[in-house]
Amino acid sequence: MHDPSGNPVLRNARRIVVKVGSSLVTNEGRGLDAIAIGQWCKQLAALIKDGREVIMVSSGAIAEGMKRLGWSVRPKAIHELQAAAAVGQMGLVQMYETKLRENGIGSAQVLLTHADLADRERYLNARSTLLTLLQLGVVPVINENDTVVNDEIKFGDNDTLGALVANLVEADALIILTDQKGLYTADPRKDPAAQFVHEAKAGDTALEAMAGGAGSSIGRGGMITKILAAKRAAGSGASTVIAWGREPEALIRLTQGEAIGTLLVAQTPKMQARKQWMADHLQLRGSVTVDPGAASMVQGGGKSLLPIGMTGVQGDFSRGDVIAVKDADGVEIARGLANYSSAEARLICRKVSSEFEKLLGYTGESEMVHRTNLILSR
Ligand SMILES: Nc1ncnc2c1ncn2[C@@H]1O[C@H](COP(=O)(O)OP(=O)(O)O)[C@@H](O)[C@H]1O
Ligand SMILES: N[C@@H](CCC(=O)OP(=O)(O)O)C(=O)O
Repeated sequence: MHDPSGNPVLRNARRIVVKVGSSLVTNEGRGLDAIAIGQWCKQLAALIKDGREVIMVSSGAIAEGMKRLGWSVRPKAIHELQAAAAVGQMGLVQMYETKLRENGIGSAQVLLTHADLADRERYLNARSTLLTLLQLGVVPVINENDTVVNDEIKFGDNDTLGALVANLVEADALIILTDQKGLYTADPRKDPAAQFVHEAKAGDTALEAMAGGAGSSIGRGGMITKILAAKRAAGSGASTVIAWGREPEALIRLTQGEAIGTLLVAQTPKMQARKQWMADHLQLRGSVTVDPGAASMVQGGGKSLLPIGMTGVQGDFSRGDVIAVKDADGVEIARGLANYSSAEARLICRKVSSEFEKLLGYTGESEMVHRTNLILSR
């Protein structure tokens, strides 16, 4: 299956999530690795200049915080880990900000929890913010919001966070940079006979048997969380590459199609995956009826649904809920995530966006359902 001439998956990827682990970011816990972070930021800037959109998911807050607090042993108490993360996060984002700015690129700190992405409204808010940052050419630098999470809701590892972010923004690819060249048939730290895996199907359960836990005291998840992250990312159509973070120009070479690292290919195309995801995860909460002009824009034109085209609102729904879009005959033509609650939708029905502030008291999105959150029913 391995094609040494390169991989088109990464070459064609427009929206990419890059995840780097604690051991790489902090030089195995010795402190923030300014040179390595500088190298990744330089490459991120080059990818943006090449017309791609990139998000950085970076671990390292706890490891850096421990160093700053003078702790040589990782504490067991969750509140101490949270305190260390809060201290270390300062240095982490400062470093990304500096290095990206040196390359002419802006950055933004985004701290997320699992609960944020499970909540419909927060999910939509996080998605809108990230997509806006990408449009602005700014690199979101994401970490887990360690201050507010406890053991149960903690991601525990940022591989999962990277995959959830890839799902959230419907990335084309997730690149996980780590301290190994990729996946081996067994943990290479323990088994010198382990063979390198060049390419496999994301979600293939045979991979889970090959992957072990973290090999160092700094990293948390090990290879198993990376394999599971690839499976999760594939759920929204993103393929994953696991590669060595110190491989020179790894991000550039990958996006030029060079076959480095382990490629875990998503089996379902993005659009189909999104449709499936909506069907599996979300319950229909209500609907809006639209006039023939809006119906044809949505159906034929691939356009967003604007409130001006709505003729009625049915049911009781909140921002972030899934609603059906129905034509004048009451036939469902699409489903999507509502930007406004049913009460707000009733106020802005048939209105142009310049009137929203007067009617709602604030200016939100100009669309009722953005085209990227809209799936045609037929
Ligand atoms: N099958 C495998 N192939 C490669 N590495 C593996 C495998 N199983 C376990 N590992 C271990 O996973 C480690 C990487 O995970 P981790 O330490 O959590 O890194 P990170 O901080 O980058 O997330 C490697 O150093 C390696 O020891
Ligand atoms: N939020 C934590 C990351 C958790 C973690 O250890 O992740 P990873 O090193 O990617 O396995 C931190 O910044 O320290």
